[in-house]
Amino acid sequence: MAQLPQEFLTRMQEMLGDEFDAFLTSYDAPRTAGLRVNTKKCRTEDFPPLVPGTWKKIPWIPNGYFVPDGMRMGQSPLYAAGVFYLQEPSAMTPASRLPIEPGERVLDLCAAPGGKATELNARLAGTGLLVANDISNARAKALLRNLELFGSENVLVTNETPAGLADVFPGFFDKILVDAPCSGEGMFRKDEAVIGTWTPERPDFFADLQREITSNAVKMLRPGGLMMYSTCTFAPQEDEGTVSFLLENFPEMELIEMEGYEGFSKGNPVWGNGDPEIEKTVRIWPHKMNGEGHYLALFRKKGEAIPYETEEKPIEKKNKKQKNRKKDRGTEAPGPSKAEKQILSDFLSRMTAPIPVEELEVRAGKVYHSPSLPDGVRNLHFLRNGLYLGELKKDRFEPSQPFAVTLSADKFKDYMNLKADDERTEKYLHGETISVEPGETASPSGWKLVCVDGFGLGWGKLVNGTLKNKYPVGWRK
Ligand SMILES: C[S@@+](CC[C@H](N)C(=O)[O-])C[C@H]1O[C@@H](n2cnc3c(N)ncnc32)[C@H](O)[C@@H]1O
Repeated sequence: MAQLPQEFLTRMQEMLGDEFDAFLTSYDAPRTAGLRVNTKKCRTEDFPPLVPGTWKKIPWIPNGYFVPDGMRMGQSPLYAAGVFYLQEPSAMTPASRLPIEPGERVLDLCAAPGGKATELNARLAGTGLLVANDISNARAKALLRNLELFGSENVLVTNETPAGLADVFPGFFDKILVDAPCSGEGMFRKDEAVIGTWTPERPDFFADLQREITSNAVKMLRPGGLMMYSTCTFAPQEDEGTVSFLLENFPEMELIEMEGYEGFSKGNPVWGNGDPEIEKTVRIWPHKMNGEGHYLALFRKKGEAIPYETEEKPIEKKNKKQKNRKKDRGTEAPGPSKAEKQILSDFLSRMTAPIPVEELEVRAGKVYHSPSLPDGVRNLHFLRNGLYLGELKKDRFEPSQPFAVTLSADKFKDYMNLKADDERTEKYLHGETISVEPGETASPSGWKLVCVDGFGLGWGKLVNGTLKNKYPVGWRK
């Protein structure tokens, strides 16, 4: 373990007193590895039989397991099929403690690379809307990839400032997660490089940023809505300090209790403004739990939600830069033509519950199934709106990789199902062609959904007993 900064150690000793030695000793323990099952694809209890090993549940995460020592789960074909996400256990906690109901509008404001957005989207199970945002364009691309891999459908992936989003979505969301940028003191064991970036000034810098981000988040929450604030740091000004700022400046916000666990510790009012309500917040300490460390605060906006149908429409956002953007970005996208509808419905009829072609949009030959969004949203800087299904080329349709991973052998009739340990699975993931025995597919030629243990992995095109590999280069092993 690299040397921890002296200023950090001095402050932690002041904060922890008698517990400081146990806290320090926790840095000698190996980091804890976990995985979270994608419940949109697989029931939690159905996961262990898929991968032989000694699986132990993470007791406070409904769909979490500790990864057995030595198991390289990132290499598993089920990872490539989006069946699980690798995440350390305490980082799973904020999303698990934000209640999500099907059909809700959910915002993950600082979402990249998607460790929590993938869980929020899985819990929406294809209903409602998840807006997943990150201010960094490069990180938003990684976020999009992880959401695609998870088979996310009703999702808008944006690359905006929190203020830019708040202009368009005032009072819009039922649930908001702010997993804030922070000084990352809870990452020191997992990633020693973070130690090198830490300076004594970092906590104050991030505390200011967190106040700005959460102030915009509050504007976007509906009355009666819930907002989870979380960090992976121990610095009081970023944790109880930011919570105190919110309580003082937004009287409409109140703290509420979240579902507990015996290992959770209470937030300390003394580390904030002394408000006893701060005890409702949660600290996860590495010396008390099998995780790296996190802070969580669950807020409720007072009042009752107005039904969606009667609420005012969000304001259309237009600034100078956006006014100059291509005209069609501000208008509704066109549906498919009659001929395109025919091509698409021929392909989609192979789904057991086909997406209605009337719900599809076509932009420059690319076909999308997008959630309905308020006016003005198309002027935001976004990377993806809904599910990208594929491309129309002359008289044919080429299905996309993100579409494949939303599917499974029970959702698409023309599939080729491989076992995880079939050597053809590895070959497929490396981009090689694979041989197909008679009877392994429903029909002898054409597009096949390649599955591993029943989960969609990608596409292939069957010609004379050989499956041409359509797994995209950028996704290959
Ligand atoms: C702790 S990370 C989020 C991790 C993510 N929630 C996950 O579970 O994978 C914080 C994120 O906030 C983003 N960020 C930094 N400043 C921001 C700002 N002013 N507004 C919104 N996001 C910001 C960073 O790019 C970073 O991706």
